Amino acid sequence: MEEAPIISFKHVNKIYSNGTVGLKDINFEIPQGQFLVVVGLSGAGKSTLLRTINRMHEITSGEIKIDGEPIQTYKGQALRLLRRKIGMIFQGFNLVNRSSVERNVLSGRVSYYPTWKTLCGLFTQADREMAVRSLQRVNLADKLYTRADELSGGQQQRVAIARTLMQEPKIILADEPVASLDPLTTKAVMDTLQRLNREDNITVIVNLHSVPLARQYADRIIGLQAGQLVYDRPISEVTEADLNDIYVTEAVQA
Ligand SMILES: Nc1ncnc2c1ncn2[C@@H]1O[C@H](COP(=O)(O)OP(=O)(O)OP(=O)(O)O)[C@@H](O)[C@H]1O
Repeated sequence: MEEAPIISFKHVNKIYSNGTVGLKDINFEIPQGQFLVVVGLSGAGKSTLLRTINRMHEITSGEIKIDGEPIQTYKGQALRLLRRKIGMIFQGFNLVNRSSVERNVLSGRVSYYPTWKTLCGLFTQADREMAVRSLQRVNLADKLYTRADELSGGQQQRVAIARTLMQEPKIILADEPVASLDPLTTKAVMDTLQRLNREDNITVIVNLHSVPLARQYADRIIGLQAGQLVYDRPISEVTEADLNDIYVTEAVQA
């Protein structure tokens, strides 16, 4: 069952310093526990949208609320707490390649520690056990001591997800998480995100280029076109033709 919105956008605009419009008057709400997929062609504003949610990008005007609170004025500790609650998964995994899987996963816990302790690698036994449990959740417990760059792309992305779990996030943002993966590993990564969404009620927002994947995993699909929200439907109402429209119209305009 859907609950109160965990994220809301009201009249959100983002104009980059060079004048490029990233987002244009975006309005929508996301209930806690939803699996939302954002589709749209390259340059439509998907990454921009995701990055405004954890303040990696600042908006130009409008209001974004997380858990009912406007986030734009957050500084210092409040911003750190916001970012702790929001995990982020990137297309390129962003692991430290020469470090072990364990160290990479433990680094997801840094926002719970003073910097000097993390620099010295002073993680507690409880956090080491948590790292093992996180790796179990992504079916990689046997890779604890393996170097990150010895894993396949799909395994590296699952390590990145395990690292995110160390934050105990309420929200996971995934920006093209499977763009560089083959179909089999794509399934493993998407299934993992779906399991965490269903079992832990984590709100998941994923940018995808693939329409079939969007249809397979989403509870709801929103479509962006030139920074505008042009489509917003629950999966039960999404048709192939709608999605083709989002892509074809834009391709013709481009
Ligand atoms: N740092 C930046 N400075 C200026 N313009 C930017 C910047 N980042 C993105 N843009 C522009 O903002 C628009 C939206 O880009 P964004 O990366 O959000 O799109 P996207 O839908 O995620 O595309 P892709 O699928 O290629 O990642 C594009 O026109 C892009 O060129």
